[in-house]
Amino acid sequence: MAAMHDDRDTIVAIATAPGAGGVGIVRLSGPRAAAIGRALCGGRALPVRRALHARFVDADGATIDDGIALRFRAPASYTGEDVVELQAHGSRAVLQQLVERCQALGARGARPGEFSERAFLNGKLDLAQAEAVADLIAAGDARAARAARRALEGEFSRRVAAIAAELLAVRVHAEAAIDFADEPLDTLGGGALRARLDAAVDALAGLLADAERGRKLRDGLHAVIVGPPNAGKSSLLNALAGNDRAIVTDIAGTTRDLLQETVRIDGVELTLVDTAGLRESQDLIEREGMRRARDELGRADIALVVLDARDPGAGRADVDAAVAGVPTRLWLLNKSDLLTAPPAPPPGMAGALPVSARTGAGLDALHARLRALWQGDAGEDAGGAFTARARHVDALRRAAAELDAARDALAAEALDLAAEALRAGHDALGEITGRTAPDDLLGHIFSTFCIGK
Ligand SMILES: Nc1nc2c(ncn2[C@@H]2O[C@H](COP(=O)(O)OP(=O)(O)OP(=O)(O)O)[C@@H](O)[C@H]2O)c(=O)[nH]1
Ligand SMILES: [K+]
Ligand SMILES: [Mg+2]
Repeated sequence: MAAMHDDRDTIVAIATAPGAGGVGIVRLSGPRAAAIGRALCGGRALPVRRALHARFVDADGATIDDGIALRFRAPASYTGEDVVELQAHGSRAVLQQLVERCQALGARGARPGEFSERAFLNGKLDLAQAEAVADLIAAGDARAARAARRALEGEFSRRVAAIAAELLAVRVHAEAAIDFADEPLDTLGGGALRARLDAAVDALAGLLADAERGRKLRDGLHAVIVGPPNAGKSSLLNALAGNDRAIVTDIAGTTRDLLQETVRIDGVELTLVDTAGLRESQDLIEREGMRRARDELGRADIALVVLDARDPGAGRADVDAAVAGVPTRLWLLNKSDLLTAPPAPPPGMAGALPVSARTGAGLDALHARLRALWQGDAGEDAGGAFTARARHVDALRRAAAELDAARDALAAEALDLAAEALRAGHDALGEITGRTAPDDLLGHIFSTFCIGK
C-alpha cells in the first residue's frame, strides 16, 4: 500500500449536500490543512480533535461567518492526512466563500471522490470499502444502508482477503513442488494441496453467492417486460410506474426502443424495462427493437412475460425461447378485465397471474410476488448481508474460473499451469480490494463519487 505522501497538495471542497441547510461543512485535507485552517480562524491554532468556536475571516479580517473548526492529525483522520473541517451556516454563498478563501491560501478544489481516493491510497480503506462509502451515501432504504455499512466495516473485504491468502499459500506449495517434478505429487503433499484448493473453491462459491445478493441489494431488481405485440406491455409499465411514459396504441409493433423506469414497490427498487413485442417481422426498426429486447433479457433478474389472457398461447414460441435463460420468469395474463370467467392456467406457466393494466386488477398480487422474490433473492436481513457491485461479482466469477482451471491442472499434475491459474485467480481477487486494480479502474471508480467525499 502506498505510503503517505507529504508532497501532496492540500484539497478543499464543500462536504455537505447542495442546497441550504442549518449547517454546512467545508473539508480540507493535506499537509497545509492545519495552516490554512488557522489562517481562516484569524490566526488561532486549531486544537486536535476538539471543537473550536471561531470567526472565519477573509484576507482583510472581515468575518465570512462564525462556526466550529475541527482538526484531525495525520494519520488519524478519514483520509489519513491532516484534515480540517469547518462547520458554518449551511448557506451556499458562505460555503463557497470559505472554499475560495482556502484556495487563496493554497488549497486546490478537490475532484469527485478525492478524499476517499486519498483514504484508499493511504491504506485507511481498501477499494471495496471506499465503494461502500459511496453506496452508503446512495442507499435508498435502511436495509441497503446496513448492508453498505457491513461492506464499509470490511465484512466483504475480509472474506476476499482470506481466500486470497489461501490461494497464495497453495501456490507457494505448488511452486515448491515444481522443482521435484520427477516425483509423484502425492509424495510431495499433493493430497493436502488438493484439499486446500477444494476448500478455497467452496469458500469462493459461497462468497460469490453472497456478492450476487449484495449486488441486488445495491442495484435493486432488474425486470424486463416481454411478450407478443399488443399484449399490453407498455400499458403494464405505465400502470406499475404510475405515469404515461410509454406510448400505448392498439397498433401491434408500437414500442420499438427500450424504455426504462425505476419504481419502488413496497420498498423494493425495481428497474422496469419495456420492450418491443416479439414476433416475425420484416420491418428493420422493429427487428432492431426485438434484438435490443433479447439483449436486455441477458441482463434481467426477472422476465415479466405479458400475454393476452384471452389467448395466452399466441406468440408463445418466440417468447419462451427469449426468456429461457432468465433466472426468474413471471407469467402475467393481461386484459383479464375482458374475461367473464377467470382464465384457466395455461400449460407450462405455473403460478400465472391474471392482471389488468387497464383496471389495475391483480397488480397488488404482482407487487406481493415481486416482494417475495426480492426477499428470497436478496435474503432477509438476517445479518451478514453486504453490498457489492457488478464489478465485484465479475471479478469473483473470473477468480472461480481460474480456480477450476487450477484444480484441473493439479489433477493432471501440471504444476506450472496450476501455479499460473492460482496467480491469475489471486489477481482477480486483488482487483476487488484494489491491490491489483489498474490506475484507470481506480480513476473511474472514484470519479463516480460526489465532490467532497
Ligand atoms: N381491456 C384492456 N386493454 C388493454 C389492457 N392493457 C392494454 N390494453 C390495450 O391493448 C392495446 C395494446 O397495448 P400496449 O400497451 O400498447 O401493448 P404492447 O404490448 O406494449 O404493444 P407493442 O408495443 O405494440 O408490442 C392498447 O389498445 C391498450 O389500451 C388491459 O389490461 N385491458
Ligand atoms: K401496441
Ligand atoms: Mg408497447
